[in-house]
Amino acid sequence: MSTPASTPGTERAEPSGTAARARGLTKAYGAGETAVLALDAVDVDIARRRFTAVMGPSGSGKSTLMHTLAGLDSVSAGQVWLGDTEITGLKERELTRLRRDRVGFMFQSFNLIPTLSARENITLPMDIAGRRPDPEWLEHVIDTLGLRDRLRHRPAQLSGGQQQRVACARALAARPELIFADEPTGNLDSRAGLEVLGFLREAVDALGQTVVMVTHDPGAAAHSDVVLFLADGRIVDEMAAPTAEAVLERMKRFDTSQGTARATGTAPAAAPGNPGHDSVRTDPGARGASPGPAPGATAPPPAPPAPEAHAAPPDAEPRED
Ligand SMILES: Nc1ncnc2c1ncn2[C@@H]1O[C@H](COP(=O)(O)OP(=O)(O)OP(=O)(O)O)[C@@H](O)[C@H]1O
Repeated sequence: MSTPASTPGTERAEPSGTAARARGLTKAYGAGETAVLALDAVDVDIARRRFTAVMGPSGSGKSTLMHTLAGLDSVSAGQVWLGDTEITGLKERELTRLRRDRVGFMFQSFNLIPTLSARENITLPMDIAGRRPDPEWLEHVIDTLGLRDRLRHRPAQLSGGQQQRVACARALAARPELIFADEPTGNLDSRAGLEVLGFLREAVDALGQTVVMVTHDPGAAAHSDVVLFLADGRIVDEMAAPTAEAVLERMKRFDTSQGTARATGTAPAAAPGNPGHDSVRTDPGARGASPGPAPGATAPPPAPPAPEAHAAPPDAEPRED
Protein backbone atom coordinates (compact mmCIF):
# COMPACT_ATOMS: atom_id res chain seq x y z
CA MET A 1 0.00 0.00 0.00
CA SER A 2 1.49 3.31 -0.96
CA THR A 3 0.93 6.75 0.46
CA PRO A 4 1.53 9.15 -2.37
CA ALA A 5 2.89 12.63 -1.91
CA SER A 6 0.03 13.98 -3.99
CA THR A 7 -3.26 12.45 -4.95
CA PRO A 8 -4.44 12.83 -8.53
CA GLY A 9 -7.43 15.07 -8.79
CA THR A 10 -8.15 15.53 -5.10
CA GLU A 11 -8.10 19.25 -5.67
CA ARG A 12 -11.60 18.74 -7.01
CA ALA A 13 -12.91 18.01 -3.54
CA GLU A 14 -13.62 20.68 -0.99
CA PRO A 15 -11.12 20.59 1.84
CA SER A 16 -13.85 20.88 4.42
CA GLY A 17 -17.59 21.09 4.80
CA THR A 18 -20.22 18.42 4.76
CA ALA A 19 -20.43 15.57 2.31
CA ALA A 20 -23.98 14.81 3.42
CA ARG A 21 -26.42 16.19 5.93
CA ALA A 22 -29.91 15.62 7.14
CA ARG A 23 -32.41 17.75 9.00
CA GLY A 24 -35.43 16.33 10.76
CA LEU A 25 -34.81 13.02 9.00
CA THR A 26 -37.72 10.78 9.92
CA LYS A 27 -38.46 7.33 8.61
CA ALA A 28 -41.49 5.31 9.65
CA TYR A 29 -42.25 1.81 8.43
CA GLY A 30 -45.82 0.60 8.36
CA ALA A 31 -48.85 2.40 9.77
CA GLY A 32 -51.13 2.37 12.75
CA GLU A 33 -50.33 0.13 15.68
CA THR A 34 -47.63 -1.74 13.83
CA ALA A 35 -45.79 1.41 12.73
CA VAL A 36 -42.09 1.51 13.53
CA LEU A 37 -40.31 4.82 13.81
CA ALA A 38 -36.89 3.82 12.52
CA LEU A 39 -35.51 7.38 12.44
CA ASP A 40 -36.89 10.08 14.68
CA ALA A 41 -36.13 13.61 13.43
CA VAL A 42 -32.40 13.07 13.05
CA ASP A 43 -30.13 16.02 12.33
CA VAL A 44 -26.67 14.99 11.19
CA ASP A 45 -23.71 16.39 9.29
CA ILE A 46 -21.24 14.00 7.70
CA ALA A 47 -17.91 15.79 7.52
CA ARG A 48 -16.11 15.67 4.21
CA ARG A 49 -12.83 13.74 4.07
CA ARG A 50 -13.57 12.04 7.33
CA PHE A 51 -14.22 8.44 8.30
CA THR A 52 -17.50 8.27 10.23
CA ALA A 53 -18.69 5.10 11.95
CA VAL A 54 -22.31 4.51 12.91
CA MET A 55 -23.03 2.25 15.86
CA GLY A 56 -25.97 1.41 18.07
CA PRO A 57 -28.06 -1.48 19.35
CA SER A 58 -29.86 -3.76 16.95
CA GLY A 59 -32.86 -1.99 15.47
CA SER A 60 -31.61 1.48 16.44
CA GLY A 61 -31.80 2.70 12.84
CA LYS A 62 -28.21 2.42 11.59
CA SER A 63 -29.02 0.83 8.24
CA THR A 64 -32.03 3.06 7.78
CA LEU A 65 -29.87 6.12 8.38
CA MET A 66 -27.33 4.93 5.85
CA HIS A 67 -29.94 4.02 3.27
CA THR A 68 -31.81 7.31 3.55
CA LEU A 69 -28.60 9.36 3.44
CA ALA A 70 -27.56 7.42 0.34
CA GLY A 71 -30.91 7.88 -1.37
CA LEU A 72 -31.54 4.13 -1.33
CA ASP A 73 -34.66 4.56 0.74
CA SER A 74 -37.34 7.27 0.84
CA VAL A 75 -37.91 9.42 3.92
CA SER A 76 -41.18 10.01 5.78
CA ALA A 77 -40.24 13.56 6.71
CA GLY A 78 -37.24 15.83 6.77
CA GLN A 79 -34.54 16.69 4.27
CA VAL A 80 -31.34 15.06 3.10
CA TRP A 81 -28.56 16.67 1.11
CA LEU A 82 -25.69 15.05 -0.68
CA GLY A 83 -23.17 17.86 -0.97
CA ASP A 84 -25.32 20.81 -2.00
CA THR A 85 -27.96 18.69 -3.67
CA GLU A 86 -31.14 18.06 -1.77
CA ILE A 87 -32.00 14.47 -2.59
CA THR A 88 -35.33 14.33 -0.79
CA GLY A 89 -37.92 14.97 -3.42
CA LEU A 90 -35.81 13.80 -6.35
CA LYS A 91 -37.50 11.46 -8.77
CA GLU A 92 -36.32 7.85 -8.77
CA ARG A 93 -34.53 8.29 -12.05
CA GLU A 94 -32.62 11.32 -10.80
CA LEU A 95 -31.81 9.48 -7.59
CA THR A 96 -30.48 6.51 -9.51
CA ARG A 97 -28.19 8.76 -11.52
CA LEU A 98 -27.05 10.62 -8.41
CA ARG A 99 -26.24 7.38 -6.59
CA ARG A 100 -24.42 6.07 -9.59
CA ASP A 101 -22.36 9.21 -10.12
CA ARG A 102 -21.75 10.45 -6.61
CA VAL A 103 -22.00 7.58 -4.13
CA GLY A 104 -19.97 4.40 -3.67
CA PHE A 105 -21.25 1.36 -1.81
CA MET A 106 -19.52 -1.47 0.00
CA PHE A 107 -21.56 -4.27 1.46
CA GLN A 108 -20.81 -7.17 3.71
CA SER A 109 -21.23 -9.57 0.82
CA PHE A 110 -18.85 -8.27 -1.76
CA ASN A 111 -21.34 -8.44 -4.64
CA LEU A 112 -18.62 -9.15 -7.16
CA ILE A 113 -19.55 -10.71 -10.48
CA PRO A 114 -17.89 -14.14 -10.56
CA THR A 115 -17.38 -14.22 -14.32
CA LEU A 116 -15.60 -10.88 -14.48
CA SER A 117 -11.98 -10.17 -13.67
CA ALA A 118 -11.04 -7.96 -10.74
CA ARG A 119 -10.44 -5.04 -13.11
CA GLU A 120 -13.76 -5.56 -14.86
CA ASN A 121 -15.54 -5.71 -11.51
CA ILE A 122 -13.87 -2.48 -10.43
CA THR A 123 -14.98 -0.57 -13.51
CA LEU A 124 -18.38 -2.24 -13.89
CA PRO A 125 -20.50 0.57 -12.38
CA MET A 126 -18.85 3.07 -14.70
CA ASP A 127 -19.20 0.72 -17.67
CA ILE A 128 -22.92 0.42 -16.92
CA ALA A 129 -23.18 4.18 -16.65
CA GLY A 130 -21.30 4.62 -19.92
CA ARG A 131 -18.61 6.61 -18.16
CA ARG A 132 -14.91 6.33 -18.74
CA PRO A 133 -12.85 6.09 -15.60
CA ASP A 134 -10.25 8.75 -14.95
CA PRO A 135 -7.22 6.57 -15.81
CA GLU A 136 -4.83 8.32 -13.44
CA TRP A 137 -7.25 8.02 -10.54
CA LEU A 138 -8.10 4.42 -11.32
CA GLU A 139 -4.46 3.37 -11.39
CA HIS A 140 -3.87 5.25 -8.18
CA VAL A 141 -6.75 3.43 -6.46
CA ILE A 142 -5.49 0.08 -7.75
CA ASP A 143 -2.00 0.73 -6.44
CA THR A 144 -3.22 2.10 -3.13
CA LEU A 145 -5.26 -1.04 -2.59
CA GLY A 146 -2.40 -3.28 -3.68
CA LEU A 147 -4.40 -4.91 -6.47
CA ARG A 148 -1.97 -4.38 -9.33
CA ASP A 149 -1.00 -8.06 -9.61
CA ARG A 150 -4.54 -9.34 -9.08
CA LEU A 151 -6.39 -7.47 -11.80
CA ARG A 152 -6.79 -10.44 -14.15
CA HIS A 153 -8.01 -12.76 -11.43
CA ARG A 154 -11.64 -13.65 -11.05
CA PRO A 155 -13.26 -13.40 -7.60
CA ALA A 156 -12.95 -17.17 -6.97
CA GLN A 157 -9.21 -16.84 -7.43
CA LEU A 158 -8.93 -14.18 -4.73
CA SER A 159 -8.95 -14.44 -0.96
CA GLY A 160 -11.84 -12.93 0.98
CA GLY A 161 -9.74 -9.91 1.87
CA GLN A 162 -8.67 -9.43 -1.72
CA GLN A 163 -12.26 -9.67 -2.87
CA GLN A 164 -13.24 -7.02 -0.36
CA ARG A 165 -10.37 -4.88 -1.62
CA VAL A 166 -11.79 -5.21 -5.13
CA ALA A 167 -15.17 -4.16 -3.74
CA CYS A 168 -13.42 -1.24 -2.06
CA ALA A 169 -11.72 -0.27 -5.33
CA ARG A 170 -15.05 -0.51 -7.13
CA ALA A 171 -16.58 1.86 -4.59
CA LEU A 172 -13.66 4.26 -5.03
CA ALA A 173 -13.15 3.99 -8.78
CA ALA A 174 -15.68 6.60 -9.80
CA ARG A 175 -14.29 8.90 -7.12
CA PRO A 176 -17.62 9.28 -5.36
CA GLU A 177 -18.32 12.13 -2.98
CA LEU A 178 -19.28 9.64 -0.34
CA ILE A 179 -18.69 5.95 0.30
CA PHE A 180 -21.19 4.03 2.39
CA ALA A 181 -19.93 0.79 3.88
CA ASP A 182 -22.42 -1.52 5.58
CA GLU A 183 -20.60 -3.97 7.86
CA PRO A 184 -17.73 -4.21 5.35
CA THR A 185 -15.76 -6.52 7.63
CA GLY A 186 -18.71 -8.63 8.75
CA ASN A 187 -17.79 -11.65 6.63
CA LEU A 188 -14.03 -11.44 6.99
CA ASP A 189 -11.60 -13.00 9.41
CA SER A 190 -9.86 -10.54 11.68
CA ARG A 191 -6.76 -10.20 9.50
CA ALA A 192 -8.71 -9.51 6.32
CA GLY A 193 -11.08 -7.27 8.25
CA LEU A 194 -8.17 -5.21 9.54
CA GLU A 195 -6.85 -4.94 6.03
CA VAL A 196 -10.13 -3.59 4.70
CA LEU A 197 -10.38 -1.10 7.56
CA GLY A 198 -6.85 -0.02 6.77
CA PHE A 199 -7.84 0.59 3.17
CA LEU A 200 -10.92 2.56 4.13
CA ARG A 201 -8.67 4.62 6.38
CA GLU A 202 -6.27 5.02 3.47
CA ALA A 203 -9.15 6.05 1.21
CA VAL A 204 -9.77 8.96 3.56
CA ASP A 205 -6.17 9.86 4.40
CA ALA A 206 -4.44 9.29 1.07
CA LEU A 207 -7.27 9.60 -1.44
CA GLY A 208 -9.28 12.33 0.29
CA GLN A 209 -12.50 10.33 0.26
CA THR A 210 -15.39 10.46 2.72
CA VAL A 211 -16.50 7.19 4.31
CA VAL A 212 -19.55 6.35 6.41
CA MET A 213 -19.44 2.85 7.88
CA VAL A 214 -22.13 0.98 9.79
CA THR A 215 -20.58 -1.54 12.14
CA HIS A 216 -21.28 -3.60 15.24
CA ASP A 217 -17.60 -4.00 15.99
CA PRO A 218 -15.96 -1.51 18.40
CA GLY A 219 -12.58 -2.51 16.98
CA ALA A 220 -13.72 -1.56 13.49
CA ALA A 221 -15.21 1.70 14.73
CA ALA A 222 -11.86 2.56 16.29
CA HIS A 223 -10.47 3.07 12.78
CA SER A 224 -12.85 5.95 12.21
CA ASP A 225 -12.46 9.63 13.03
CA VAL A 226 -15.78 9.86 14.78
CA VAL A 227 -18.47 7.43 15.91
CA LEU A 228 -22.15 8.34 15.89
CA PHE A 229 -24.25 6.35 18.34
CA LEU A 230 -27.87 5.68 17.51
CA ALA A 231 -30.58 4.54 19.89
CA ASP A 232 -34.26 4.30 19.08
CA GLY A 233 -33.89 6.18 15.84
CA ARG A 234 -32.00 9.13 17.28
CA ILE A 235 -28.35 10.07 17.40
CA VAL A 236 -27.75 10.15 21.11
CA ASP A 237 -24.00 10.52 21.28
CA GLU A 238 -20.81 10.88 19.30
CA MET A 239 -17.19 10.09 20.02
CA ALA A 240 -14.19 11.67 18.34
CA ALA A 241 -10.86 9.84 18.05
CA PRO A 242 -12.48 6.61 19.26
CA THR A 243 -10.66 3.69 20.80
CA ALA A 244 -12.11 0.18 20.79
CA GLU A 245 -12.28 0.19 24.58
CA ALA A 246 -14.11 3.52 24.80
CA VAL A 247 -16.57 2.49 22.08
CA LEU A 248 -17.22 -0.83 23.81
CA GLU A 249 -17.85 0.92 27.10
CA ARG A 250 -20.24 3.35 25.43
CA MET A 251 -22.09 0.49 23.74
CA LYS A 252 -22.49 -1.31 27.06
CA ARG A 253 -24.54 1.59 28.35
CA PHE A 254 -27.20 0.93 25.73
CA ASP A 255 -27.91 -2.47 27.16
CA THR A 256 -29.07 -1.02 30.42
CA SER A 257 -30.98 1.91 28.96
CA GLN A 258 -32.21 2.63 25.46
CA GLY A 259 -31.40 -0.74 23.98
CA THR A 260 -33.91 -2.55 26.14
CA ALA A 261 -36.77 -0.22 25.21
CA ARG A 262 -36.81 -1.45 21.64
CA ALA A 263 -36.47 -5.07 22.64
CA THR A 264 -39.53 -4.91 24.87
CA GLY A 265 -41.63 -3.16 22.28
CA THR A 266 -41.68 0.26 23.92
CA ALA A 267 -42.62 3.00 21.48
CA PRO A 268 -39.53 4.62 20.00
CA ALA A 269 -38.78 7.97 21.49
CA ALA A 270 -35.93 10.17 22.54
CA ALA A 271 -33.62 8.24 24.79
CA PRO A 272 -34.09 9.18 28.41
CA GLY A 273 -31.09 10.97 29.75
CA ASN A 274 -29.88 11.96 26.30
CA PRO A 275 -31.96 14.98 25.37
CA GLY A 276 -30.58 17.24 22.71
CA HIS A 277 -27.97 14.84 21.45
CA ASP A 278 -29.71 14.06 18.22
CA SER A 279 -28.09 16.94 16.43
CA VAL A 280 -24.40 16.47 15.91
CA ARG A 281 -21.58 17.34 13.61
CA THR A 282 -18.95 14.84 12.73
CA ASP A 283 -16.12 17.29 13.10
CA PRO A 284 -12.95 15.81 14.51
CA GLY A 285 -13.11 18.21 17.40
CA ALA A 286 -16.34 16.74 18.65
CA ARG A 287 -16.63 15.77 22.28
CA GLY A 288 -15.84 12.25 23.35
CA ALA A 289 -18.17 9.88 25.13
CA SER A 290 -17.55 8.81 28.64
CA PRO A 291 -17.44 5.14 29.52
CA GLY A 292 -20.16 3.55 31.57
CA PRO A 293 -20.99 0.34 33.40
CA ALA A 294 -22.88 -2.84 32.48
CA PRO A 295 -22.11 -5.76 30.20
CA GLY A 296 -23.73 -6.39 26.86
CA ALA A 297 -23.52 -7.47 23.29
CA THR A 298 -24.79 -6.32 19.96
CA ALA A 299 -26.91 -8.21 17.48
CA PRO A 300 -25.77 -9.84 14.27
CA PRO A 301 -25.45 -7.60 11.23
CA PRO A 302 -28.34 -6.97 8.84
CA ALA A 303 -28.74 -8.55 5.45
CA PRO A 304 -27.29 -6.00 3.06
CA PRO A 305 -29.20 -4.71 0.08
CA ALA A 306 -27.64 -6.05 -3.10
CA PRO A 307 -27.50 -3.74 -6.09
CA GLU A 308 -25.89 -6.60 -7.96
CA ALA A 309 -27.12 -9.98 -6.96
CA HIS A 310 -23.91 -11.92 -7.36
CA ALA A 311 -21.99 -12.49 -4.18
CA ALA A 312 -18.63 -14.13 -4.28
CA PRO A 313 -18.87 -17.92 -4.28
CA PRO A 314 -18.31 -19.54 -0.89
CA ASP A 315 -15.72 -21.91 -2.32
CA ALA A 316 -13.41 -19.08 -3.25
CA GLU A 317 -9.84 -20.24 -3.34
CA PRO A 318 -7.81 -18.34 -0.77
CA ARG A 319 -4.54 -16.92 -1.95
CA GLU A 320 -2.08 -14.88 -0.06
CA ASP A 321 -0.54 -11.66 -1.30
N1 LIG B 1 -38.59 -2.61 5.61
C1 LIG B 1 -38.93 -2.50 6.89
N2 LIG B 1 -40.20 -2.68 7.29
C2 LIG B 1 -40.57 -2.54 8.57
N3 LIG B 1 -39.71 -2.20 9.55
C3 LIG B 1 -38.43 -2.03 9.23
C4 LIG B 1 -37.96 -2.16 7.89
N4 LIG B 1 -36.63 -1.91 7.87
C5 LIG B 1 -36.28 -1.65 9.14
N5 LIG B 1 -37.35 -1.71 9.95
C6 LIG B 1 -37.37 -1.45 11.39
O1 LIG B 1 -36.79 -0.18 11.61
C7 LIG B 1 -35.96 -0.21 12.77
C8 LIG B 1 -34.55 0.19 12.41
O2 LIG B 1 -34.03 -0.82 11.54
P1 LIG B 1 -32.53 -0.77 11.02
O3 LIG B 1 -32.35 -1.93 10.13
O4 LIG B 1 -32.25 0.57 10.48
O5 LIG B 1 -31.73 -0.97 12.37
P2 LIG B 1 -30.19 -1.32 12.58
O6 LIG B 1 -29.71 -0.43 13.68
O7 LIG B 1 -29.48 -1.26 11.29
O8 LIG B 1 -30.34 -2.80 13.12
P3 LIG B 1 -29.32 -4.03 13.06
O9 LIG B 1 -28.11 -3.61 13.80
O10 LIG B 1 -30.06 -5.13 13.76
O11 LIG B 1 -29.09 -4.30 11.63
C9 LIG B 1 -36.08 -1.62 13.34
O12 LIG B 1 -37.06 -1.63 14.35
C10 LIG B 1 -36.53 -2.43 12.16
O13 LIG B 1 -37.30 -3.55 12.57
